[in-house]
Amino acid sequence: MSTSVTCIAPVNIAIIKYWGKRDDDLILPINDSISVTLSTDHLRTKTTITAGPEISKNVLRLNGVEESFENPRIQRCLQEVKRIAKASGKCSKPEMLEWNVHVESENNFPTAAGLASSAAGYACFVYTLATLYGVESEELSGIARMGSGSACRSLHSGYVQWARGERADGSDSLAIQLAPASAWPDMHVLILVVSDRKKATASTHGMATSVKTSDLLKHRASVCVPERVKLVQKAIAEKDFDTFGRIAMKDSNQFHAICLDTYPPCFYLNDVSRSIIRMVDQINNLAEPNLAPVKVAYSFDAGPNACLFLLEKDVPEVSAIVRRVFPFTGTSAEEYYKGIPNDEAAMAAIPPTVLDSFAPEEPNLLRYIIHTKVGEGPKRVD
Ligand SMILES: Nc1ncnc2c1ncn2[C@@H]1O[C@H](COP(=O)(O)OP(=O)(O)OP(=O)(O)O)[C@@H](O)[C@H]1O
Ligand SMILES: C[C@@](O)(CCOP(=O)(O)OP(=O)(O)O)CC(=O)O
Repeated sequence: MSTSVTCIAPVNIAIIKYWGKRDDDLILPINDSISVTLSTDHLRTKTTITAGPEISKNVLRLNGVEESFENPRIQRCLQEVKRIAKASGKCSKPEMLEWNVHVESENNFPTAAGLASSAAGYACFVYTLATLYGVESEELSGIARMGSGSACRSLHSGYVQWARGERADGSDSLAIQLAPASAWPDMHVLILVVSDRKKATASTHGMATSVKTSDLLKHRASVCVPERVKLVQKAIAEKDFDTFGRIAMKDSNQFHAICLDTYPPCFYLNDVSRSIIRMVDQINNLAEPNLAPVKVAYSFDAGPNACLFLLEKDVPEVSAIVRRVFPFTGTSAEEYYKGIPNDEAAMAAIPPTVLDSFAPEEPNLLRYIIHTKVGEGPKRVD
């Protein structure tokens, strides 16, 4: 009789980016990173794993298409979860560990487009396997890390730090929670999807070239990141949005500067991304140029899509400005505005003098917008 388990796992977006490995095989980073786990209500990977004596070979299907199970990262995660399951002796059906598995995984957001699909994907794969085999272990974050570095952070809810670690075997390179999602409940996130196409340079390849060729990357890892990590930890503990947002933007900018400092360079931002950066800058300077606290902050992973962080009180104003700068002329508003519904009344109350100071771009530059919040870690859903 086969056994099946279905789980979901979240996306996480780094505030302090991971970019560069000190060990490519174990996936050990050259610097610490800090991320925010997003709600699975809106973005999630869902994975069903079935183990059975009748399954003749291991199969992995991603978004309905069969992928190679020979992928060393997938193999590694499977072996490691099985190893812990055997060692713990807690698997309710030990014979299951000898059976093949059928993995069916689906992302409800763009895959390989710079929205952390590998993070949610590998976190979900490892968590679902662990649930299937009855494993509960601190080591799961280290196993997810061997699937994709950023995946170790998706095993936790809220605000998460992945420690670089010192040991050569990677045993201290794990993710820990800094604060639960509930610690800062008014933190909201708007994802402006500029492109849902697969990016030209995969993160794994881009960061390997950066490690080989970028001098700026060395300075970032040794000087900038250690300082920023302390500041962001404090900003999260004190709910200091100004510092949180300012560092998020500076770190995103520095990551993309390293991409340009890489030879040959990798380009992840496009003209629309840069218009978003200008819009955010204008919003933050509306009240008192260069003096007002940050109201909204952007962060871009390895792709053109923007993740905007803002507090609940500013959502109507920022959403109205986004709507003004990036007009949408399509018919299906449900396909365009996803996630938490817009508060239309509050948006209508934004003074026209504020909106008029923003120049509209040409219509339909954004594919769609997802309004979400900080959220919980993986969970079983079947
Ligand atoms: N649900 C999933 N299950 C297993 N593997 C997945 C899943 N989703 C994505 N992946 C793997 O992750 C790869 C994409 O990773 P990549 O780092 O290139 O993009 P990304 O994670 O979307 O962007 P970024 O990490 O820069 O935010 C896919 O090609 C696939 O191999
Ligand atoms: C820009 C990033 O999103 C890069 C993520 O890289 P991956 O975790 O996808 O890379 P691999 O470890 O090679 O799988 C920054 C971040 O999430 O910290």
